Amino acid sequence: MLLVRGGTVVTAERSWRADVLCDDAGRIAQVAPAIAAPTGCDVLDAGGLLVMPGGIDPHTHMEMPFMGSVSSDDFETGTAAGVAGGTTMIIDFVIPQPGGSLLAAWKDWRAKAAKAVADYSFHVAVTHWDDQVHAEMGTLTRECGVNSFKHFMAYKGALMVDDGVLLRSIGRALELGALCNVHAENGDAVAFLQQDLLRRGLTGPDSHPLSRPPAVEGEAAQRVIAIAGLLGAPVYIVHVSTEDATAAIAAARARGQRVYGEVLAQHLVIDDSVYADPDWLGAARHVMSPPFRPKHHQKALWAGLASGQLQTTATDHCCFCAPQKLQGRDDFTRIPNGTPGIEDRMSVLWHHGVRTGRLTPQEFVAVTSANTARIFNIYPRKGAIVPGADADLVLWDDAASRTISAATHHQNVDYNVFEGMQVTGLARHTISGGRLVWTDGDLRAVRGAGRYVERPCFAPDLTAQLRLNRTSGDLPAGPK
Ligand SMILES: NC(=O)NCCC(=O)O
Ligand SMILES: [Zn+2]
Ligand SMILES: [Zn+2]
Repeated sequence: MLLVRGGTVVTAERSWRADVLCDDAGRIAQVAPAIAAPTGCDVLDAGGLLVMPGGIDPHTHMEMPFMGSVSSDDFETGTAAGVAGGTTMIIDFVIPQPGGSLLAAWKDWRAKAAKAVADYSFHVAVTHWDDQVHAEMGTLTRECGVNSFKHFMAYKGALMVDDGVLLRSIGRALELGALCNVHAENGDAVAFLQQDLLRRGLTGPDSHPLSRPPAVEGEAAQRVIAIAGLLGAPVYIVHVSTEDATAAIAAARARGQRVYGEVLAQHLVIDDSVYADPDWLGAARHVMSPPFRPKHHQKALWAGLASGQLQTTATDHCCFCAPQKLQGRDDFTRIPNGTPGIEDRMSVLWHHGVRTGRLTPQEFVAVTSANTARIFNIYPRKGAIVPGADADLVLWDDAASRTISAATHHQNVDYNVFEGMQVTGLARHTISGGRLVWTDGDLRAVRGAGRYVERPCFAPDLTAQLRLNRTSGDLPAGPK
């Protein structure tokens, strides 16, 4: 048993002075002003600290085969880096082989993730359509604890799906009570612009953002919102990076459509000037999709978070070291896309969000854990501090500062996109499943201690949407 004593509990709803007792099963047993320590119970002094739900990163790619490489953080090192930064759960992505079985891929990912030090769950990508996909979506939702499917509108010739697949998959997910996630970029436009840039001899990483201008994201966001709207389905758009996509989401929500938007910590604070770095590797290390944007987009993203139009923050943690990035030395389209971030999301959000007054501490909890838990239907097991919830907690020191650096981080990658950034607000202690896994700079992560988190279908929002579809009666029947 572990008693967290003397802290200020902060949830998405409120803050109050309370002790938190964690039981031996890894759950919260009691939350109350002055809990007497049971015999044999360890006591952790949280005086002066904020006690918040551990962060949930709903978008990571650990050891993912991608663009001829495999991302360098595996489930052990990546989740360990997460707990060092106060994140106690990830939702990673199962990517099936081209044309292959979703179920077989899910089993592969379960095996890879068995070494995780903190809890994990999976979205499963749909990258093609046939009867087997239709059937396996059913199996995954009914038997495997999967309630979300991922679609890439970009990466033509690899992961990209067309509108026909989107229609079928979003319709199928709706009838199963699952939510679809979408990477919204027009992949045909990207491929066209890439070829044009290469033909003109523009082969460097500074061409990457030119091949994916904001309109490419805005168009795809509007298109998938329209497709989901046709079906009466909710949709979750990952890594929203532009004011164009933010506006599309806000407009849809104003029309009464259930559309959710996720923002990456990286896009909130890093702009496209990184591609002007004369050092090839310096620029290539920032090649990710969507790319970093002109600064004014950041204002729209922060406003989206503060207003609730965008609900979650993530990192799309997808690490590639220098030799991997160098694969695209002569052709920017071959640079593996992705940046690290899991260890620093919470500090970056606190420093640039809460300390600046853009977000309240309650809103910080909402966008770093509670909203994700609600949208993906694991609330209040996760994202809350109530009896019965998993004892995943971060004890936050809002006065302490650190300088982010690859020299000190725990991520298995040779750079950090936030290098040199001074942040105030850090994880002093992290508790995962009732165990202290990070304390005062000491990482006590245990390989394999993380558990697979099953997520049931028919989240409250989805159920409400299905009821609305039935009662409004103005939607076409979903595709079979
Ligand atoms: N984001 C990125 O550049 N890499 C990971 C794959 C994806 O999410 O698009
Ligand atoms: Zn993506
Ligand atoms: Zn991603």
